[in-house]
Amino acid sequence: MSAVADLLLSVDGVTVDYSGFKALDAFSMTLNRGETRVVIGPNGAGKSTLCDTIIGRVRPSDGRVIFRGEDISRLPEPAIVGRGICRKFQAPGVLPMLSVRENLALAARRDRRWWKSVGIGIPAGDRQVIEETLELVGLAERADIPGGQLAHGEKQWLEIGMVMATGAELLLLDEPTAGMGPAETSRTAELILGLGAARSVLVIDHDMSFVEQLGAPVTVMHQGRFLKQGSIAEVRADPDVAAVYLGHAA
Ligand SMILES: Nc1ncnc2c1ncn2[C@@H]1O[C@H](COP(=O)(O)OP(=O)(O)OP(=O)(O)O)[C@@H](O)[C@H]1O
Repeated sequence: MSAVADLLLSVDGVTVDYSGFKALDAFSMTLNRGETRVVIGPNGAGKSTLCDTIIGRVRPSDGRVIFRGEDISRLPEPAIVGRGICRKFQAPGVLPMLSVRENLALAARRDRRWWKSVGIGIPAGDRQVIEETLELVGLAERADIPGGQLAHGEKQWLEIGMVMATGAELLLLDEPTAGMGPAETSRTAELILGLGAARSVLVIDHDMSFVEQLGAPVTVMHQGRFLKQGSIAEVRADPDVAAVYLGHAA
């Protein structure tokens, strides 16, 4: 496959302007099909704004977001989701009264009205996706308990599963290890690494041990701008990165 055919997402010179303050400042990055990428940067670097812009929640004042060759930067959020991008927020969005399986069923359906998922049963076409996802996120044994009874880490895994069950090709995971201990963090890294080549994943996280476990290329942002890109070792060794981020975190 050529480099162009491999390209899934291109963020091209994107600026997001909040009354003169540039949360993103001519920021560019690309992501290939099947690639996992971690985006790091100090507080306020623009990481969440990047996700907001890709998913269509925030409109760039300049630049473009190209997904599968199409400029999506002026599309409304539902149209972008419909094209195959799904975002997991930092706080889990699991519906507490629905079972784990029903939460996945809701995510897998194109018709997102929850009563359609729980009232008339799960369509046969979705069942296989749901059972496979339950196995992948390690919640098969917990499938019938209400989502609200899951532990914090399990809720995060369920929500990663929900993002997967949508069938989206690009998953945006905003701090998937928020509030997790080391064992849960390791499990989350395994889960993301097990997603396979059919998905591309953009992960935002502050936890450097998690970033190391992922072993994925890292893009560093600072003040809305692209700073560096490389392996975690290269990024760690970079004096500019140390100055703006790792130096403070160490
Ligand atoms: N709606 C808004 N109006 C004005 N400024 C905003 C708005 N949203 C974000 N900002 C500012 O834009 C900058 C980038 O914010 P963003 O949340 O994208 O950073 P971040 O890298 O995700 O930070 P953190 O790691 O703390 O979550 C911050 O200075 C923030 O205060």
